[in-house]
Amino acid sequence: MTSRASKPDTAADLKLRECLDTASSFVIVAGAGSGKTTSLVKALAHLAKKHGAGLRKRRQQVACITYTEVARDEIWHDVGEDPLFHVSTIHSFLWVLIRSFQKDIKLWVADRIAAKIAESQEKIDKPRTHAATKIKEQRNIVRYQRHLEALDSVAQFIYGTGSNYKKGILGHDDVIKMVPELLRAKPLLRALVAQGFPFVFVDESQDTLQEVVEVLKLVREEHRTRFCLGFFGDPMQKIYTTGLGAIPVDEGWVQIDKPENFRCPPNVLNVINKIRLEGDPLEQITGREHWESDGSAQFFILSNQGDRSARLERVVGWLAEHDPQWRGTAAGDGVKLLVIAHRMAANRLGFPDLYAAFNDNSPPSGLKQGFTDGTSWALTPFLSYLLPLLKAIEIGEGFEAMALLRRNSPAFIGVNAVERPSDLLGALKGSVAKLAPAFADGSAVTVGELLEQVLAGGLISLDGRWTEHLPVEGEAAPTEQAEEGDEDTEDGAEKERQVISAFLGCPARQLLGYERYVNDQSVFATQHGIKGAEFDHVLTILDDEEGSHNQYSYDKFFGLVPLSNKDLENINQGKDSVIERTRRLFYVSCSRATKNLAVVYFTSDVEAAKKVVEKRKYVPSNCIKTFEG
Ligand SMILES: Nc1ncnc2c1ncn2[C@@H]1O[C@H](COP(=O)(O)OP(=O)(O)OP(=O)(O)O)[C@@H](O)[C@H]1O
Repeated sequence: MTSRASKPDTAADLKLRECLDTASSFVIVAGAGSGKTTSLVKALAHLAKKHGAGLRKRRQQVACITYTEVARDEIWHDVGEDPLFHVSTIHSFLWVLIRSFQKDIKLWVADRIAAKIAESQEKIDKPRTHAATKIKEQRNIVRYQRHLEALDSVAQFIYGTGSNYKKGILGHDDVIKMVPELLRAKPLLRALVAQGFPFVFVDESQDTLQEVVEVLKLVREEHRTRFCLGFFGDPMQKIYTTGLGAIPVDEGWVQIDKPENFRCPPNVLNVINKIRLEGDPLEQITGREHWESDGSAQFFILSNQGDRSARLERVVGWLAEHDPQWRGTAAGDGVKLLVIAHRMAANRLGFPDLYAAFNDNSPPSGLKQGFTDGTSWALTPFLSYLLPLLKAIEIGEGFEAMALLRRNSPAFIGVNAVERPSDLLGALKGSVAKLAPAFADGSAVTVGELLEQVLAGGLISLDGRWTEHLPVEGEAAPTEQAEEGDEDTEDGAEKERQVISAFLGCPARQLLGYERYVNDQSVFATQHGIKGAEFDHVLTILDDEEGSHNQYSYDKFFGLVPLSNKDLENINQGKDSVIERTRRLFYVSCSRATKNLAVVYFTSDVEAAKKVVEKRKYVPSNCIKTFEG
C-alpha cells in the first residue's frame, strides 16, 4: 500500500473502521480535499489486514467503484494491485456482476429491442409527426426487427464501446441500464453480489446514477449482516447532470463527516468556503497544523472583448512578476489552466475545427456538453478505442493493443482466447497500419474518411446513432439517447446532423490535441476532467463565451446577467439550476489548488463584476485586479 494508506488517521477513519468491523453501511459526506479518497484507501488497507485472510478463503473480493479509469488506476496502484480488491469503474463492475448470466442478458436485449420498436411505432402513429421522421422510424423498425431475428445466433454477449446487438456487443448505455434492472428483478443475483463482494465502496458517489445507488441499497437491505456498502462523496462536487448528488442516509446507516481540508492552504480554503457557503452550510477547517505558506488567491477581472489569449498571457506574466509564490512558474510549468471547453485552449492545442464543429451554430446541448466532458457518443470510438490503440501500437504495447482489438473489433467477437488470435491479428494488420498515417503531421485524412477506413477494415463496429450519418450497412443497434435529449426533436435531429457532418469533415489528427485536452495532459484542463486531482498552481478561467454554454453561466452566477424564465422556473421548482451547476463547477476548479489560486473572469462589465466579487469577499480587495484604465 502506498502513502495514501499511511496518512495519519482522522476521527473519520476510526469511525469508518468500526463500520467495516461491524458490517455497518455508511455515507461519507465531506468537502473537497478532506481526504475522502485517502480514507477509502485506508479502509481498503484495514480490510486487507484484518479481514483479508477470511475473504480470500471464501473467494470473496472487496469492490471499489471509481468514476474514471484514471482514478481506478491510482487506487489499484495504492492497494498494491492486490487481487483481493476489485477496483473498477461502475460500468465494468456492473458488467462483471452480469456477464455470466448470458440467458438473462439475451432476454433483456430482446425486450429492449421490442420496446424500441414500440417507441418507433408510437412516433409513426402520432398525427403530428413529420413525414421524414415517419420514414426514418419505419427504417428503424426494419433494422430493429433484423436485430431481433439475429439474436438467436448470438452465442455470447460482450461489453464494448458502442452497442451492436446483432453482433452481441453491449455498450455503456446498455450496461448501466440493464444491470440495475436485472438486479432489481432477480433476488438470486442480489444474493450473489452480497456473497461475492461483501464490501462495496463507491467513490465520487455524488455523480453515481440514482438507479445504481438504489439497487445497491436494495442488496444491502436484504443482506444487512453480510454486506457493507459505503459511499464517499460531496454533493457540491457533482458535475454531471446524471449524478444523484447527496446520498440519502437511511435509517440504520452511519453518516461520517470529515470537516478538515488537507489540500488547500488558508487563503485558498477561504475562497472555496465562501463559494460553498452560498450553496450549503458546510464550512471546512484546515486539516494541517502548519502550512509552509498560506498560499495565495487572487481574482483578475478582464474584459471579454478582443483578444482573450493576450489578456490571459498578461495575467500569467503579472503573476510571475509580482507574486513570489508564482515565480518560476509559467503555463506548462506546474500551472494548470482550468476552463470549461474553451476556444482558446482549442486553438492552442490544435483542434479549432473540432471545437467549432461541436460549439458553433447552436448545436444540440447534449452533443456540446458531451464534447466538453469527453463523453459524447460521437467521440467515444476515438477516445476509448482508436486513439488508445494507436498509442499502444506506437509504444509497442502489443498486449494492450490486442486487448483493445479483442474488446472492440467485430472480427474478434465469438473468438475465444485460444482460437487463432494471431491469424486474426494478421488479417487486421493492414487496417491497423493505416491508423498512424491518418494522424501523422500534415495528414489531411478526415474523421469521416478514417471511420470509413476502420469500418471497412473490420476494426470497429459503431453504435446505432451513426447510421444517420455514415453508411453503416445494417449494423446498428438501438441505443439510448437520453442524455443528449434534444436530438430527439425534429430541429434537434437536424442540428445533430449538422454537428456530425462538420465533425466528419474535420482533420482526424485534431483528435490528438483534443484527447490531450480532455484527458488533462495539457496545461489546459477541463473543469470536468480534474475530478479528484490536485495541482500546485491553479488558474481557473471563468468565461461564458457569449453565453454559448447554457448549462453554466458565470455572468448569471455573479448576477450580471438576468436569469431566464426557465432558470427561474427551475429554481422555483427546486430543480437543479444554472446557478447551482456553475457554483459546483467553480468550487471543484478552485479546490484543486495545493498552493496558489488565480481566478480569471472574462466579462462584459468589468466594473460591475469587480463590485460583486468584492462584495462576496472571496479575497481582500487588494487581491482583485482589473488591468483596466
Ligand atoms: N489524514 C490526512 N492527513 C494528511 N493529509 C491528508 C490526509 N488525508 C488526505 N490528505 C491529503 O489531502 C489531499 C486530498 O486528499 P484526497 O484526494 O483523498 O481528498 P478528497 O476528499 O478525495 O478530495 P476531492 O473530493 O477534492 O477530490 C491529498 O494531498 C492527501 O494526500
